Amino acid sequence: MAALFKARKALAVCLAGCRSLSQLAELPETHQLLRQTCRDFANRELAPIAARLDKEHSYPAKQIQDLGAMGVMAMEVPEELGGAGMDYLAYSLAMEEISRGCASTGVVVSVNNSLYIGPILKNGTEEQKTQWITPFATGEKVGCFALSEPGNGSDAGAASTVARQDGNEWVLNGTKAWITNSWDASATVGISAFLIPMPHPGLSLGKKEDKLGIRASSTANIILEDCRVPLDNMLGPRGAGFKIAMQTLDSGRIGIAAQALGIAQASLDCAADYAHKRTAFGSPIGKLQAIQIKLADMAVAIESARLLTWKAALLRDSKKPFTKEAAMAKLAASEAATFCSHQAIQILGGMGYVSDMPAERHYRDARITEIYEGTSEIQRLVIAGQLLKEYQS
Ligand SMILES: Cc1cc2nc3c(=O)[nH]c(=O)nc-3n(C[C@H](O)[C@H](O)[C@H](O)COP(=O)(O)OP(=O)(O)OC[C@H]3O[C@@H](n4cnc5c(N)ncnc54)[C@H](O)[C@@H]3O)c2cc1C
Repeated sequence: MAALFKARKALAVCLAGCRSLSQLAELPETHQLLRQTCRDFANRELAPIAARLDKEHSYPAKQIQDLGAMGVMAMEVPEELGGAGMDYLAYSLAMEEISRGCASTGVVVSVNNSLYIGPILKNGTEEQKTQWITPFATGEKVGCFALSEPGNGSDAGAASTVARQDGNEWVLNGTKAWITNSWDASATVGISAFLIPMPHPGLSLGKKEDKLGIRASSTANIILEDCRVPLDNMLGPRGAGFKIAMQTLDSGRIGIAAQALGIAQASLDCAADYAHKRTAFGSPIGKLQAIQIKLADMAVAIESARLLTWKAALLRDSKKPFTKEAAMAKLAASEAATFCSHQAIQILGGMGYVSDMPAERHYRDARITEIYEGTSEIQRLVIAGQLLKEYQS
């Protein structure tokens, strides 16, 4: 644990400069240090247990607390509120490295940082920030974000959950679907937007979904039946919930892009290593051009998606518009993840198809990145919408 605190102190030095897109070519030293620290942690603490967590559907409680001690559970939160006080580029780097070791741990980190803490940091009062962020910066508690419903996912504006004011309380009724972290969470943000502690009277959880991938993170319905919260638990002004949710997703998509990059990179790591070791027709398969072409295409897909992801993060850090770039990053990185994990299985042959090797888990984990926080179809709509606006002016 002492080493983790030391690492956190070193990481806190992070942050000077790096506002210019020219720095996409080479990360500042501070960010390189952060990246290496997270890579070492993922190699040492996550990669060796990722298969077991996946198989047992078990939440990585200790590893999340260790990441909290490193500042990774609240990357953008100022130090006085208990966070690491870093920028979004730093967050993207950490997310990629963590997800390279374990994509389930990656999504827990991402939901806590971007979807739960993000909107509170941006829209919360000082009291709300102290109450709802600080205890969630350590990794002891994690939050979730409840937007989707059984009847609507992509069409988030069609939500049917209702809030009624009764004296000095809000009374909430409705069902939120697919909520990541729900079984492990201590609070949730949900539109209009409301802050609800968990557990809480009137709030219950549906069954844990039995998922294709990211199986160590929990996903379930959150059912609200006359769930009462004080008026002070509304985040932002009345009626602003949808806007807050859409802004939250813009930022969240950068985190999911980074998660997808981690999965894609892990697939390439696995495939390239195997290509050296596996012999066919008298030499390593890495000498075959058919294999080399696959590896080259994987590397190009990853590197281009990574540059898009860093660009979106840098634009956000520079307080410039980044909606289009975040959607581009998420689209490119998630498609890179599904492409690379597919190719990795092909390079491994039969060994790619069994759980002795991580390739099949990467393939399963990659798939969700094209679905949550906006499907690939929705990312294309967002990109085209922004693009057409640019041509109008
Ligand atoms: C494991 C997991 C974790 C999740 N975590 C969370 C969470 O923490 N919080 C949360 O709020 N939600 C979460 N979700 C929900 C997720 O964001 C939605 O599943 C996603 O937005 C898609 O919504 P849907 O499933 O209702 O699909 P639908 O919206 O019904 O879409 C079905 C298909 O139609 C396509 N489609 C829909 N509208 C259009 C359109 N206008 N143009 C073109 N194609 C369209 C979609 O792209 C998709 O291919 C999670 C989902 C999963 C599976």
